[in-house]
Amino acid sequence: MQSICKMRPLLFASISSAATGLSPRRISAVAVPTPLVHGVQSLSRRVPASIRRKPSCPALSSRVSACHHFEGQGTMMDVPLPSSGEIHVICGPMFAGKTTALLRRLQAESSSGRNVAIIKSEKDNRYGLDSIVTHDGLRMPCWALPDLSTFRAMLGIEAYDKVDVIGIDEAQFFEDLRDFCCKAADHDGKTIIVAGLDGDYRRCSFGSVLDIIPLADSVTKLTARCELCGKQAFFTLRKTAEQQTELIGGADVYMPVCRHHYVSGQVVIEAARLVLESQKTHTDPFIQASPYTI
Ligand SMILES: Nc1ncnc2c1ncn2[C@@H]1O[C@H](COP(=O)(O)OP(=O)(O)O)[C@@H](O)[C@H]1O
Ligand SMILES: Cc1cn([C@H]2C[C@H](O)[C@@H](COP(=O)(O)O)O2)c(=O)[nH]c1=O
Ligand SMILES: [Zn+2]
Repeated sequence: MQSICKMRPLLFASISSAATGLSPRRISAVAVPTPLVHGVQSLSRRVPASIRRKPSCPALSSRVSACHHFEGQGTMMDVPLPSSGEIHVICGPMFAGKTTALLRRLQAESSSGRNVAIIKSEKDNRYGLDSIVTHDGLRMPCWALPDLSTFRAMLGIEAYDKVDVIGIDEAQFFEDLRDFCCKAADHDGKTIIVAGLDGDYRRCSFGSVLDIIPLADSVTKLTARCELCGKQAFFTLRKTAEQQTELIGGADVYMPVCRHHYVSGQVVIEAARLVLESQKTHTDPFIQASPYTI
């Protein structure tokens, strides 16, 4: 069997040995056409037969139709199916173990027979685009996408219907995170596990991660170790002078710190930035010659 890291990742599936000769506990990235034999449980089986009717959206299989027609007392109305979806959020500073926790949870879901798909932002190209990778080098194949809304179309409706669990890493980079999670959990019955930064290097809300907290079944904030004193680190300090919010990087650019070293570190970095700016002003010939220099 090809290593899972070499195959184009489409879906993780725990495949019964009868179907493939693989041990059921092995996780393998399978191409979508491969029949997925586990965990594909139709939502319609959860709707009592007495009230199950033709789906209101014939184009969608009964598994995903968000509503069914109920006939009775001469009235027809769309009543949403009880959603079996879930949303779980894993957040915290860099190096806190968010991706590690996500991988562990997804492996457990797959080992329990559920079909798993993994997405990350294509902006995070630190370790390549075909896998999610922890700072320790653990990896699993994934889809690298510009946004979440294209996932269902890219995977294909039939394959999307068979997915039970969707893992999302680097969630802070997806602007459409809230809409996607809402639809996937509330209407499509998916379990969504989201890993991302709650705050940026300024400790401001990063992307839409905090916007899905009110939608979540569970929220886990992890901590790292402060690089300067070893205490719990809740924040990420940027060691360089760049000021844009999005700056891809690892330990070369960022370090996890406790509150004390965040505050003191910010002072040092701001002072260094001001020194750099004043040096630039005094050495930049254009600025010196400019009649507008105050
Ligand atoms: N200062 C640090 N504190 C905690 N873990 C660190 C630190 N520096 C490096 N690491 C390593 O980073 C790993 C976590 O990596 P990862 O799961 O990718 O974190 P995250 O996704 O939160 O950035 C830890 O298991 C640890 O081995
Ligand atoms: C704090 C902060 C981080 N980023 C970037 C840096 C990394 O590429 C990712 C976070 O990776 P991890 O999996 O959490 O280690 O986000 C950024 O662009 N802006 C920031 O302020
Ligand atoms: Zn500290």
